[in-house]
Amino acid sequence: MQLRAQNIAFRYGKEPWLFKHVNFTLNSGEIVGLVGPSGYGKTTLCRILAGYEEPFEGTITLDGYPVQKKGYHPVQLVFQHPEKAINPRWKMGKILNEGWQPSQELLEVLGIEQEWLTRWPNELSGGELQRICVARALGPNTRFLIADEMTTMLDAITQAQIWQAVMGIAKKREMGIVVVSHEAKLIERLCHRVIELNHFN
Ligand SMILES: Nc1ncnc2c1ncn2[C@@H]1O[C@H](COP(=O)(O)OP(=O)(O)OP(=O)(O)O)[C@@H](O)[C@H]1O
Repeated sequence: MQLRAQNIAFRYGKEPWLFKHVNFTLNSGEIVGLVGPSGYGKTTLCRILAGYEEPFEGTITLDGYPVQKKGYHPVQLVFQHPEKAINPRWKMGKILNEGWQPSQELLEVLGIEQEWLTRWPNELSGGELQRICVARALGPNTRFLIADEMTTMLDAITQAQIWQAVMGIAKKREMGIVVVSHEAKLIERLCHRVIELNHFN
């Protein structure tokens, strides 16, 4: 499967263009870094890829077709702040099973403990919450994962555990991943190649 961004341009309201002419292709199984200075629009581009935002120009396609607006989105986004990605009034079990029901095996690979699922979000650490958000994003129909500073807030051990789990799953399922990070070493270690987001590319 191929995820393709063609001639993408975006700006917020009447603000100047954030980026224009963004073009890239991501194949199943590929791990690609997305880098660029702060404020150049990496998060915005991630949101466009995952269908949360419409580009002003250009198209996002999967195997040549626009992504269906209804149903489970095959491009899933996990971003830096798990506490902003969840409903604080839902218990963790409901949050985890929002889009699909992760297997016990997946929970174990991601180090998710059963006991967490009966708690409220504010009763979990950032790392524990992020593990749940990652599991939630890894439904069987996820073809591409967009990891926008996914482990930036976490300690080195938690970061390594989450990435090891995600990379193992990606390999097994031939999932493509976009890794957004300011950590050059992480990008170097994980990615097959790197896309640089420049103004107007
Ligand atoms: N909802 C919004 N409305 C208006 N401007 C926004 C909005 N969201 C982001 N911006 C602006 O758009 C620009 C790009 O933001 P974005 O978060 O996409 O950049 P980024 O490259 O991911 O930055 P960082 O590396 O710091 O996370 C910034 O100048 C930001 O202030």
